[in-house]
Amino acid sequence: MSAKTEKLLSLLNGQPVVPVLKIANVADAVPLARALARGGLPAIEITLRTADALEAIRRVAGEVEGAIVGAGTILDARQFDEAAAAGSKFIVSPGITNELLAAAKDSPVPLLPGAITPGEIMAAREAGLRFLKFFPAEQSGGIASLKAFASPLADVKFCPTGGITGKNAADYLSLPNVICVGGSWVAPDDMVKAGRWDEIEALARAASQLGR
Ligand SMILES: O=C(O)C(=O)C[C@H](O)[C@H](O)COP(=O)(O)O
Repeated sequence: MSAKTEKLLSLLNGQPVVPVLKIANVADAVPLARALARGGLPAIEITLRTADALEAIRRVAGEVEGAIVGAGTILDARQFDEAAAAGSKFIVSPGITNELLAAAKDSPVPLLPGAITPGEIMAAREAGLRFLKFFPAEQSGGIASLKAFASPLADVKFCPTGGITGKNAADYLSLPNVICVGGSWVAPDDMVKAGRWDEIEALARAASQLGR
């Protein structure tokens, strides 16, 4: 396992669920990250799908003690560099490209790229990666696919993301080649919009116990 993969795993520190967040209003970022951390999910992924995402990452990195903020939906090298400069501790992408792999190689910030086919997984392996996002998980064969990878691609571990909820997360987490899952269910848009931080903390607390 490469030093950067080890760094990423130590950042996640056994956390079974990584919240995937879409921050529509930058003022929500800090209270949301605090609620998730209080609930036992300090490692979070803020997706670059909103205009305020980089500022949200900056604020969480600067203001929320104990939070481990990563950036998600990173599509190219420019976004990789911007997200790293904003204070992201790790970078998540939906897929894998040569440009992203090159950006990651030049950076101390670890990359968790998405892969779905054996060929993509093998390309990531050739680049030295042994821990990948399996995206979109439910839509791409889910648990059955991951079980099928376990033997031929035995040294690769996954963070399935996409369609994971409190109902199916424990089944994914029971697979030997799954380290954690990603999902948006712990921070529903309506709860974030209404500032229902206590309810989000409770969702996080339940998620933090999954697979244990
Ligand atoms: O943008 C990315 O990089 C993503 O990872 C997409 C996420 O996987 C989904 O937004 C989370 O999926 P759900 O939990 O099904 O809502």
